[in-house]
Amino acid sequence: MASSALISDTESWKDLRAHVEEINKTHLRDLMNNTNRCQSMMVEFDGIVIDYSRQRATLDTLNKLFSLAEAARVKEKIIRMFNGEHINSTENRSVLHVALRAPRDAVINCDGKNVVPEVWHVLDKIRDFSERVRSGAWVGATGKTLKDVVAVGIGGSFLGPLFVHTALQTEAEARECARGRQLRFLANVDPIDVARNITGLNPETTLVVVVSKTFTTAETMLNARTMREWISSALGPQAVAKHMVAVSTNLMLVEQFGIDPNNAFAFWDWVGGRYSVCSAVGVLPLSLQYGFSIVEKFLKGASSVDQHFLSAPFEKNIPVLLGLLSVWNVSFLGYPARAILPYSQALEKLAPHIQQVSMESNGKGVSIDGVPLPYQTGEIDFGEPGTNGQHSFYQLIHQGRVIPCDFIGVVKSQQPIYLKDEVVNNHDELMSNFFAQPDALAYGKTPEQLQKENIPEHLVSHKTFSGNRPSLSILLPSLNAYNIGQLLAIYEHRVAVQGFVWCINSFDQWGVELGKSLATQVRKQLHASRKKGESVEGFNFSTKTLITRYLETSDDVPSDPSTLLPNI
Ligand SMILES: O=P(O)(O)OC[C@H]1O[C@](O)(CO)[C@@H](O)[C@@H]1O
Repeated sequence: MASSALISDTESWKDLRAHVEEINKTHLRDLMNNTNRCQSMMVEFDGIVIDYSRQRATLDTLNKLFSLAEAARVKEKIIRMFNGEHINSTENRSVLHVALRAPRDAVINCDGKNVVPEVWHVLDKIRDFSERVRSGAWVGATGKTLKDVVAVGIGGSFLGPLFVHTALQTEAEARECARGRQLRFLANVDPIDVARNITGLNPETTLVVVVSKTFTTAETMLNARTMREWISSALGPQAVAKHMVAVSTNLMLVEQFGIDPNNAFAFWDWVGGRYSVCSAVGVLPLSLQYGFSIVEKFLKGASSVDQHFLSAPFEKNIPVLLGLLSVWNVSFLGYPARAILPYSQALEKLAPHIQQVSMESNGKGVSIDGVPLPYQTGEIDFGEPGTNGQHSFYQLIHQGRVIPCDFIGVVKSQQPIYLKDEVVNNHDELMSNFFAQPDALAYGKTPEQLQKENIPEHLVSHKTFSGNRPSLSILLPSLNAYNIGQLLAIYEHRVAVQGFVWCINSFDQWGVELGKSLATQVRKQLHASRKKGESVEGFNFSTKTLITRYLETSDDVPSDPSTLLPNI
């Protein structure tokens, strides 16, 4: 395919379009009867089992998707990514989050230089710093050990670390290593988030980690200034040096903010914000909480999937298979959404993290060459842990709209409970639902089955389940740091594969800029109105009316604002 041609003009794309008609003739319950097909649709790697037999696809569909991948030059794009080429062309950057978890002796070049030594230089610095904080060798301004950490950051500087932290919290080894310590995340500029995060914390024993790739994000910088005020009003301005550190690519701004550059942990512009959890963005706060050796296992799990993604043939390549099937669901079967349904409470922050990874990456309107696309890209991701979701939105998934689902189950629970009088243990109860839901969606229940059960005629249509609803099942052996790293990398690379097929740039995010710049205009207006009494000008009728109402009815700014920090 020539670089300017659209993927939707290729024979492979047209072939898949035509193939939909054939698939529409078959119900999933019939496809599930073909054992050979189902056997071929199970793939295993490094302890993880993926079963995609409940996708509305045949082996023929898969072959056609492989042809599409060839037409979109997916293999070549994967290699270009690992080779450090500037595949993020609109920002002229490499996309090398895989280098963040590469072994110490690996060689990954970016602009003619092996970046792995500098990655490990920062990792070693994190190991050293986190050990000093955890052991009490590094103490706060009043000589006390820093046992609590508040990580200030938003978007990619928040969601990935929050996901991993939430997943590790109840894992036995990690939990032991975190004993007596707390890790909190301050993301929202909403003062309520500040209040909630500092409640119960003592500035004397708190370390604030400001995490921002750019060190310019308005919300993060205001929260960082608020936390600086919290520290210095309690302990004096000199305490900032002991109580605040930073993670950023912009060390000059870190220094201007007043954080000693020696206490800054670098990363690089070849790490996208939403792909940064394996950089100091995640590794520093997580190492402070759990110790570096736990986090190193997480990096190893991600690295294992990176190697698989780079080298496994497409027929066995988990991120490639999942990415292609997502394209099939979105672009050909016309399902715009995807539900991420982990049957593990520890994975409750997986969906919010993948929302950003997927939707900020693939929600684009033009091709990588800037050509408006005649097809939709990206998908609407949402999710909740099972079984909670079953009692919330599953009604719609079973009898309303068709939403392809990712079911994620774990063989060994982090916290098994066995009650002596129960028939099954708690984890078996959870997993019974994990195994049942995909079949309920695939098979459904016919009016004939209901009639055999003597369901009253007037209820038959209400109790009918059409079935034929696609899902895939991901079974992890357990949920330790290593497996969490594997899961993260599977989703990251799957998103990349989708973007490679759709021929978009999955690594920029221009769509977040317009709202930010309009907020700057409003911010200036609020300032001018409050300080100089200027009337609201330069907005449309609606916005002007709402801002005026806000200014007229909100509380006055107090004369000594800093005394109003939430009181702990
Ligand atoms: O780490 P930073 O530079 O503060 O950016 C935070 C987030 O803001 C965005 O740029 C846009 O929301 C994300 O891509 C990024 O993860």
